[in-house]
Amino acid sequence: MSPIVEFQRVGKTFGTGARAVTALADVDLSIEAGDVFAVIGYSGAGKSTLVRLINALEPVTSGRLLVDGVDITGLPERRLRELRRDIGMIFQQFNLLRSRTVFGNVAYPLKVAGWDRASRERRVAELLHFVGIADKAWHYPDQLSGGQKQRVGIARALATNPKILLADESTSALDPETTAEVLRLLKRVNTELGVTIVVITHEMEVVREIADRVAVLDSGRVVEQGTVLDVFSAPATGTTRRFVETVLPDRPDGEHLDRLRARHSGRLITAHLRDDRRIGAVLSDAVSRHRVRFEIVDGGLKELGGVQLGRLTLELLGAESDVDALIAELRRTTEIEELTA
Ligand SMILES: Nc1ncnc2c1ncn2[C@@H]1O[C@H](COP(=O)(O)OP(=O)(O)OP(=O)(O)O)[C@@H](O)[C@H]1O
Repeated sequence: MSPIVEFQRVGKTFGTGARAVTALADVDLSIEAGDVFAVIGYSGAGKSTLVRLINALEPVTSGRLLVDGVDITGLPERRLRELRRDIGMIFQQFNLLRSRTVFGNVAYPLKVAGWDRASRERRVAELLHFVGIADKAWHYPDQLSGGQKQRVGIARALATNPKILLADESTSALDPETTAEVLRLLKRVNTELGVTIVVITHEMEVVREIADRVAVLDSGRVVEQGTVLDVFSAPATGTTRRFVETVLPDRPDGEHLDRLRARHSGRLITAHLRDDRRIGAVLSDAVSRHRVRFEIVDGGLKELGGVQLGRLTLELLGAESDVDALIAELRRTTEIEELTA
């Protein structure tokens, strides 16, 4: 497999002198053809700048950027226009033309690319069928729900058969159920049409649902990249850890902890699980040897890139010294926190 997008020590600075803002610094990033690649980071981390470089809406300041094997740094505008034909883009606010119907919106890029009327009609019908809104062809954007608008955005982005689809916060304006539907559609775009997708997001759920690989951006730098499994099962930076935290059940505290205490008289511990493959066996084995009983009182597991991550809060019941010994044993394999009042 060869990378379809490759950043080599790319830097991007806006403005000059004292006003200069470094949006990206020393970015090395490799996106393989056929992947769903997520770029995750907090607001201002440089995510939008990164996608705008890929479709050459902004020039890089330093380094090299290869798209489909071509170094695009310094290419003339005419070549960049050709390149952009191979790259579709969808947006958080959909960016549809309000004065045109669904059909008109999807047909627009085909018109610009010089397709004749009959070919346009065939292609639009095919695309609307693929995204599941064939019955809305003659509606205007204002008559559609957010999810339907994004389907139109996806159909339009795919019109000219791009190799790459850039999705910049494409589900951030949608409710969770609609988000899930749009993500399922994007996954089909990837698997059925073979389009490489670059997803820019600040939402872990998006990464969890569709991404194969992920890069974590922090203040313009890529602080981690790799498979979703590798990056999220053993986060190496605080930024990545904070993202992982957002999909895990909270550790009980405050009133939540008070309520648990009122119901459970034993000692409470929270096990922070990085991979649950062993925890069940470790617990039952340890418990039987230490004459301690346990009850799961809170928490849960989430699948992330194929591993189970989560937090389980347990009530341990037994003699003080037995519970101490059990906790010490669990700590050898698992991060254990005792919840004290
Ligand atoms: N055209 C511009 N001119 C000046 N500064 C810019 C420009 N575009 C982006 N920046 C700056 O570059 C940095 C990265 O911005 P960018 O929009 O890429 O971040 P982001 O991660 O996409 O954030 P958000 O999630 O809020 O959109 C920010 O400090 C931003 O203010």
